[in-house]
Amino acid sequence: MCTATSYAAKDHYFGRNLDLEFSYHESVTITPRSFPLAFRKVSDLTTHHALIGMTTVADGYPLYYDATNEKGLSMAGLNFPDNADYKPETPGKNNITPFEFIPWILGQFETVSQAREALQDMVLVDIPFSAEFPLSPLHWIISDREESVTVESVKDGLRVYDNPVGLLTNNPTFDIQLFNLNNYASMSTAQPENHFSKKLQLDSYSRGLGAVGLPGDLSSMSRFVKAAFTAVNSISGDSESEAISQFFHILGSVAQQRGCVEVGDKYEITIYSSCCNTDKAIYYYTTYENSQITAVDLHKVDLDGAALSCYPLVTGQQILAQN
Ligand SMILES: C[C@H](CCC(=O)NCCS(=O)(=O)O)[C@H]1CC[C@H]2[C@@H]3[C@H](O)C[C@@H]4C[C@H](O)CC[C@]4(C)[C@H]3C[C@H](O)[C@]12C
Repeated sequence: MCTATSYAAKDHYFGRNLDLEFSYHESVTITPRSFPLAFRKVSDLTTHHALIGMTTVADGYPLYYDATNEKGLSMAGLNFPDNADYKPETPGKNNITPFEFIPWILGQFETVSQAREALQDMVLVDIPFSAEFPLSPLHWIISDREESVTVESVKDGLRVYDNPVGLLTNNPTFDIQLFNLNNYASMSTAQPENHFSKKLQLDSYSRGLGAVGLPGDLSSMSRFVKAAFTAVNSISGDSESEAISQFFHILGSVAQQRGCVEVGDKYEITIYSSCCNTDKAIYYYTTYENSQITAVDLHKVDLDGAALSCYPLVTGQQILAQN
């Protein structure tokens, strides 16, 4: 399970939880403007916007999980098992493989509206990266400060949904996730009034009673509701410290603790949580065992260069001894 979200404070932030039972040895990777981005069925991008995000690098190619470009456009891929349906090559269309989708969009576009237009002529094709890295069943969120969309390639074609919550989890399809929020219209951050019955005296014996009934389990529909409630009601100050702290708390509301979600003989955990300041292109992350926030700044490398810069995740706990 995974959760991705977009959050606007003074700056705009975008990030995700990567929930899985194993790691692909991720690194934060910067792709500079002149790194040749090769595509299987469309023209290569020899120069493009610079990107920063989480990857596995295979055969020198950055396989992005989530990323932001130097213009602030961001994107993340999340599991979408049994629903993702990639197509055979279609003549006359831009045929993009799922592993190329993030660099193809972020390499060229600055806004969700430009990306939305490009999606009209694009097909997600069923070409795997390699035998070692087969096709992943994914759907995607694309965000800028103003708006987000969800992209799903399903049996009957490519669906692009406006995403007014700026949030994505996993199954079912996005239209159902959004519809399901209707069931939670009565959730509130305020203390409840007694609508149960005029004949009974009911007391507000605890804070937080306005959201009794908000799901707390780790299923993807429940995480969508819980994270939506937390994100849309979030308040933070203008400073970077306040905003990124709030962002990690939103993701923390749906994080996975080892032992709670069984997958065969393993357990799914939140391998990393990321938060990119999309205005400054600083990618912050924590890992399951490293609660200290680590930062990688896009603008600290030569963006006109041609070589990837990879930063393997700092995974061990960093403890500040106070005495
Ligand atoms: C599994 C990851 C998503 C996590 C998630 O949503 N888990 C929920 C599981 S479930 O619904 O509850 O079953 C996805 C996100 C990005 C994916 C990776 C990226 O797409 C980059 C490459 C793409 C290659 O085709 C496959 C390996 C891979 C390295 C992918 C492996 C895997 O599918 C990743 C890591």
